[in-house]
Amino acid sequence: MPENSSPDLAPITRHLRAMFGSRLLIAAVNHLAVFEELRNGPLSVSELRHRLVLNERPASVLFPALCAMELLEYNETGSLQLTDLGRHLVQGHTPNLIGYVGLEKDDPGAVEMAVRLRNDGPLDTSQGVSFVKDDDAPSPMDDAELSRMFTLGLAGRARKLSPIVAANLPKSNGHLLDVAGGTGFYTFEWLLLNQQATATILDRPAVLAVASELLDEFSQSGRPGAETVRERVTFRAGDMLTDELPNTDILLAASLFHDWPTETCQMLATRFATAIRPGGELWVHDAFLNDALDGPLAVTDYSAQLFWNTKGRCYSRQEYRQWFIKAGLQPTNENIPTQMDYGLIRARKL
Ligand SMILES: C[S@@+](CC[C@H](N)C(=O)[O-])C[C@H]1O[C@@H](n2cnc3c(N)ncnc32)[C@H](O)[C@@H]1O
Repeated sequence: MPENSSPDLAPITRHLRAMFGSRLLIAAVNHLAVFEELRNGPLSVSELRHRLVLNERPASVLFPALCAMELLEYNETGSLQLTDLGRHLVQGHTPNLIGYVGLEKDDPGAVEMAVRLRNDGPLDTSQGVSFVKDDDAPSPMDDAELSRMFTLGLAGRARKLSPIVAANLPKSNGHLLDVAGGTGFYTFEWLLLNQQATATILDRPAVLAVASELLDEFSQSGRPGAETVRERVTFRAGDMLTDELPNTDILLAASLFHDWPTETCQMLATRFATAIRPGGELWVHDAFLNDALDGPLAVTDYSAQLFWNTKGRCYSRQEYRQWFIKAGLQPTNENIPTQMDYGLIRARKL
């Protein structure tokens, strides 16, 4: 069966990511007492953040998740309030499930989630953060063994999603810049569909060594045109946060923004806009929160996973579109679902 017609693997990733959502729930009920703060009525997001002493990132992970779980909701003025379900997590409400949820309160994952919510990340980041290379600490993506482990860990997801993404990207004889391209599969598949086109995969050198091995395998797959892909790919070792980016017609940012905090996302959008030629396009493949920041559950669970593992979280399409507009790009309203709860959005450079 061709890979495009094989099943969406979302049930697997949803069950995986649900673990992080469960940790948020237990931390909210038994460690942060979120529901007690709301027992007397709605609070604005900033007031609730203030009372819980939460930074913007953990609040933007936790509150949408509790909305997606149908425990909180936004009222007509945009404040957060308890739902009928959520009231069953308040002391004094009979019956309530605080004690029942609390049977899991010492679970190490839940305890650590509470720590990370309060601290906006793990207490010790001296060994770096997965998938992140910046100036704060040595990056696991620059360590031969760790970067191989992380990159190969993403290979199955990329093999599955890349033919779908490639089929939705523009047909072109021009150039694709795959920033933070990881395994390279998104580029390889796109070059197969665009036999005159060229591409650059930009990532850390240790990651590109793995991508090059995967390209050897891809080139020898016997698929029509696969043998020409290597001569049309440039591997560019660099730092997307600081190095000049090559000019391009199409720039792909796949599972990239979600590793970074909001300010870095804005900075990256601006850098990407500079690299794109007039008439070119920025494409983002990622999982998006609802613009109302209240779900969907699969993505709030994923956001919790990213909060745990990286410096980022999931963002809404509206958040992305605001970065694009500030970067001088013109976003479109399209939303192209792919699989595993991901989708594509794009912005044009006029
Ligand atoms: C979550 S992975 C996504 C890989 C690929 N786009 C995909 O969807 O499978 C993030 C990638 O960003 C790369 N990365 C992190 N910081 C970087 C930096 N400062 N410059 C270039 N690449 C970076 C990592 O090495 C990693 O390959």
